Order: sequence, then structure tokens, then C-alpha cells
Amino acid sequence: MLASFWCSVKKFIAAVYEHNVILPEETATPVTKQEALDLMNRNIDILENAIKRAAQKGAHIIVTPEDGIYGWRFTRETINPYLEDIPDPKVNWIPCNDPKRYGINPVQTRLSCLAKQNSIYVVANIGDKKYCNTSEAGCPKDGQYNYNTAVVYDSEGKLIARYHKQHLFLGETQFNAPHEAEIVSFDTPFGRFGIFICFDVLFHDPAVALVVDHNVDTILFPTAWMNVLPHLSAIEFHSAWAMGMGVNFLSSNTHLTTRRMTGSGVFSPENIGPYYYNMDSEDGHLVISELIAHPRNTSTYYGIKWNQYASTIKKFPSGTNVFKGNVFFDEFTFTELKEPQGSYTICQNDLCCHLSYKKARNDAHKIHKNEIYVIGAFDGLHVVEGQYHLQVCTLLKCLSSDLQTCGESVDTASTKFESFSLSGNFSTNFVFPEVLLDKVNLAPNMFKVNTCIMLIICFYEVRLFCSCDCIK
Ligand SMILES: N[C@@H](CCCCNC(=O)CCCC[C@@H]1SC[C@@H]2NC(=O)N[C@@H]21)C(=O)O
Repeated sequence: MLASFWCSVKKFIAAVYEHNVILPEETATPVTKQEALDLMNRNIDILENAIKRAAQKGAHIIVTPEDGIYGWRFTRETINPYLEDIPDPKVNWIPCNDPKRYGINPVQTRLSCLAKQNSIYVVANIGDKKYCNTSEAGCPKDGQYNYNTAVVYDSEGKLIARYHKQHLFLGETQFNAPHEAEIVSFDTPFGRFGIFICFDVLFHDPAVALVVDHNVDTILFPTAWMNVLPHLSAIEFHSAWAMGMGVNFLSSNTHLTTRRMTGSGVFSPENIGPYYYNMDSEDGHLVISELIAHPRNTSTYYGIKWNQYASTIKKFPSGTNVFKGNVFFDEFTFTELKEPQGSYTICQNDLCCHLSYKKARNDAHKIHKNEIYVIGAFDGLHVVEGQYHLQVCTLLKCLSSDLQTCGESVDTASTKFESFSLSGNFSTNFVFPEVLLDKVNLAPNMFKVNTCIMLIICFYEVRLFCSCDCIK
């Protein structure tokens, strides 16, 4: 009995729903409250179906997307009829049991009832409004704060979390950002959860702080993500965040191929996916998977000292063929992979990237000669659509055999690499390893993060752990 207790790893079932949101008509004049509610109910009808299916399959929690209930194309005025006043979860409220306690809140009530009736935690994205006095500093001229808000109802329908999006994306002028990043987490029988929304994932607060300072096991992530290759496709970056931070990551995206919105998944540090990515139809989709409740106890990757690791790697000359190219508005330093196999080092500012690779035999010599690959480094400030510091080491296929196209979006590739290893002396421990294959496929079980540094540390300091494998 004792033995089985020690050996058992607590698990739970998580679901995310990629939703093709029914959008409101673009209008300069606000619709009535009833018209707004009708539109939101049409979306919730679809979410309800997904919630029921997830619950029937045993899911404990389901995440639905950012903008998944009211859509977008709003001004501050036209979003107004879609907003409700969402109280602080401290008030201990089950809207389904007591719908009138905080005024008229049909959307909150319906979501709470869906959670309660299906005995499942429900995560949704709705709009919160808070009146303020225009004489107070920061209060908008129209006398209310509008927040892009994630809410969580537990399996009894109780409001247990409310999070206001901090890093609003371009065009979200209908919303206000809170004065400070909100850290929202809650405990469940299947681990500690943290929540943030979409663009937040590219910034330290609250995303990284939830993991580092608040020890969450699983991130809940409603998003409306427009994919950008080569490094910022939803499934690519969100699975990498799970691996890099050592946490589960439940990412639920909206689905609209004309805006490049697709890519949702149930990601964990050890397993990439299952996930959904579909640019061929407008279908929504439910993704369900079992997860370990406390992945951080089992993940060894988080906390690798990258700088120390990279300093142990032999540096190879990058030769004279170094050139510049743009990757999503960032100027990278590139060098071309000239041989069927080899090793290169390429540096930019304080970052040096090292690549060793071997192309598969047939591919290297014959069929895909026109596919040009480069290794690239970027160490600088990204300034488009928001500012954030980036250090990137990358191995990329160029769009064509013209080197000027290196860094542009490419979504197909035929060359096979028998193996490659890419590393860099990153000045942060938060490193997100991405591998993307032909036609925007992830590479589950096809790559590992090298934990040799563990071996090196333990070799010198703690001999007991020296039996760990070099390649995890
Ligand atoms: N206001 C938008 C509706 C969607 C807003 C929500 N989206 C986000 O907060 C973040 C999207 C992240 C996109 C990634 S990060 C930078 C890069 N640029 C992109 O275009 N895609 C990626 C609307 O009105 O459409």
C-alpha cells in the first residue's frame, strides 16, 4: 500500500477548445444589450457543446479562447453592451445559485451553470467593467475601466479566479490594462493553476512570475493568436513555453484561417501535444489529454545554466559568409550551411550560437539541393507590436535559393536532417526550445533538451547524481 502510494503520480484530464467564433457585425454605434447577449449566447451554445463533450470524456477542466464569446472589431463604445461587472472571487459567489447577487449577469450565470451542471472547471474570456471617478488619476474619460478578462468557475460553479489582461495587443483599444500586472493563481486537487491571456506570454509579468515566484503547475491560456513563422506560430511557441518553464500549458485559440488564427494544445514539459492546427477548414476542435498534476517535480530541464553550458562547447569558425537578414522585423546575423554536415558558430552582440548537424545522405547530395539553410543569431530589442528583449539561435530554411529571403516565413521543407544540435550562451534561464517540421508540424519525441550541464555539475559537485543520462 505504501509502495503504491509513493509510486503513484497524480494525474488529471484537461481539455482545450479551439473555437471558430461568431463575430459581431462591424458597427460604429453600439448594439442593444439584448443584441449583444444574443450574439454571446450563440457562441456559448457552441462552447456548451464542447464543455459537455469534454465532461463526458472525463475532463476535469476545459479552457475556451480569448474573444471566444464576443469576438472583436470593437471601440470603447461598441464593446460596452457586452461587458458585465465581474466581482472579486473573494466574495465566494456561485452565480448559478444566486444570479441576482451582483446585478444582472447573464453571461457569468450561464458559464457558472455550465461548470456546475457538467461538474467541470470552466475557463472563459469575457469583458469586465469597473466604474471610476474621472477626477481620479488613470480613470478613462468615459468613467469606466474595460478589461479583457479571464474567469474560472470550479466544478460547483463558483467563481474562483478573475484575471485582467496586462499586455493588450495592437488594436485592443476597447480595453484598459490594469495599473499593475495581476498574479492570479488557485489551488485544486490536481495542482496549482495560474492564468494569463495571449500576448502576456511574451513578457515576464505575470507569466514567468507565476511559475518562478508562485510555483504554479499548470497555465491556463485563452488566446486569439495570429500565427507568424518562423518562431511565433501558436503551437510552436506555446509548446516551447511549457517545455522551457517546466509546466503544463493549456492553450485554447480562436479559429479563423483568414487571420492565421489556429493552433491549440494540451502541452506539458515532457510531451508536445496533443494539439490542433488546421489551415484547411474553418472547423473548431476539442483537444483532450491526461496530464501530470505536478510536472515540476518530474521535469529536470528548467533551471539549466545555459551560459555555463554553452561555454563548455567547442566554438567553430563561422567563416566569411556572414550576412544580415530579417526575421519578423528583427535583424539577424546568418551564415549558410554549405556542407552536408558540419559545425558552425555565429554571434551577435553577447549571444553566440553553435550548430552541429548532419543531413540525411540522399537529401544532402541529391534531391533538395535548392533548399538553403542558415544558422542565425539575434540579440536585441524587438520593437514591433510591443517591445521585448530577445535572444534567438535558429536553424532556418530560406524561402528560396536567394539568400535575401532567409528569415521570411516558410511552411514547407523537404530536406532531412539525420541529427542536429543547437545551443547558445543565453543570458537568461528562460529558454524556449522550438522545433517545427514541414507543414507546421511539431516534433513530439523527436528532440530532447540536452541536460549535459546536469552531468557536468554533478560530476564536480554531487557525485551521487552522476548516473543521469547525458541526453535526457
Ligand atoms: N485585437 C485583435 C484581436 C486579437 C487580440 C488578441 N491577440 C493577442 O493578444 C496576441 C496575438 C499574438 C500574436 C503573435 S505575438 C507577435 C506576432 N504578431 C502577430 O501578428 N502574431 C504574433 C484584432 O482586432 O484582431
